[in-house]
Amino acid sequence: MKKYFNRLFLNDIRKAIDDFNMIKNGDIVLVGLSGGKDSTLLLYALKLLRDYSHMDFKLIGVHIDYGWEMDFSSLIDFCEEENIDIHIEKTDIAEHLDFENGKNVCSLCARFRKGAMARVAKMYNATKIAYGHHMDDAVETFLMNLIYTGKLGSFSPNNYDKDKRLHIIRPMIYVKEENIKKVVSIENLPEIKSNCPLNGFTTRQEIKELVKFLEEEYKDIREKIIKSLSNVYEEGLWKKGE
Ligand SMILES: Nc1ncnc2c1ncn2[C@@H]1O[C@H](COP(=O)(O)OP(=O)(O)OP(=O)(O)O)[C@@H](O)[C@H]1O
Repeated sequence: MKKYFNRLFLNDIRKAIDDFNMIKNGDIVLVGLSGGKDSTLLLYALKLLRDYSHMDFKLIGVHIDYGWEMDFSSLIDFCEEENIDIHIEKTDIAEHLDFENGKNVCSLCARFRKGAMARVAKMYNATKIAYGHHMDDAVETFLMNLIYTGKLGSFSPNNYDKDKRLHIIRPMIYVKEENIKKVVSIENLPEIKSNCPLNGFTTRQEIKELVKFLEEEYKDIREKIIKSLSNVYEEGLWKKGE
């Protein structure tokens, strides 16, 4: 395995798995694959960790096909070369989304996708679903919650869904997006362009600009926000009615 892998992403993933007890021996882990760079790198990284460590778990890449006719052949070929199982779940989600009218298209689409993932998880008796969210996603979600809804917090690194009896894990929360881009480009990992009509026109894009702006003055703002999520000053949180 190449040495720079550790520096650019594997050490961060090992630390996140360790900090939040994400994977244990015997787990059946599904990796949600969008076709984008983040989830493809996550699948590759977990395969490397499994093959080059004492960790012993089953790994399956799962893409929920919305019905937008994306060409997944390069990712399927990659999985075959790397000896990774992949499952493509065909759905008609696209038909149920109203792009002309709908303000909540993204959240509705995500809800349908989660339902489809849960069905696939049942099929494989999976114990964990892993998503490709990285450090920048966590920072942006933190700021979006604060700015748009007045809520403190980001998504959880390891969340247990009691009803579905599934852990939702995000092993790349300490990996910077710039490092993901580097590895995907150097290693020539497959990247499939999404056919979603809303691609790139989201509020997340606005927040990315805000983070860039903040970084000009406060260089380590992303690291600081990530650190703050596990460095909670309890007395500083206002609990009404106590
Ligand atoms: N169609 C899909 N099928 C399965 N999992 C998906 C799908 N789309 C997204 N995911 C999972 O949800 C995560 C977050 O989704 P999001 O749409 O923000 O990802 P993205 O930035 O478009 O793609 P990626 O994170 O893979 O580069 C992805 O990292 C991936 O793990």
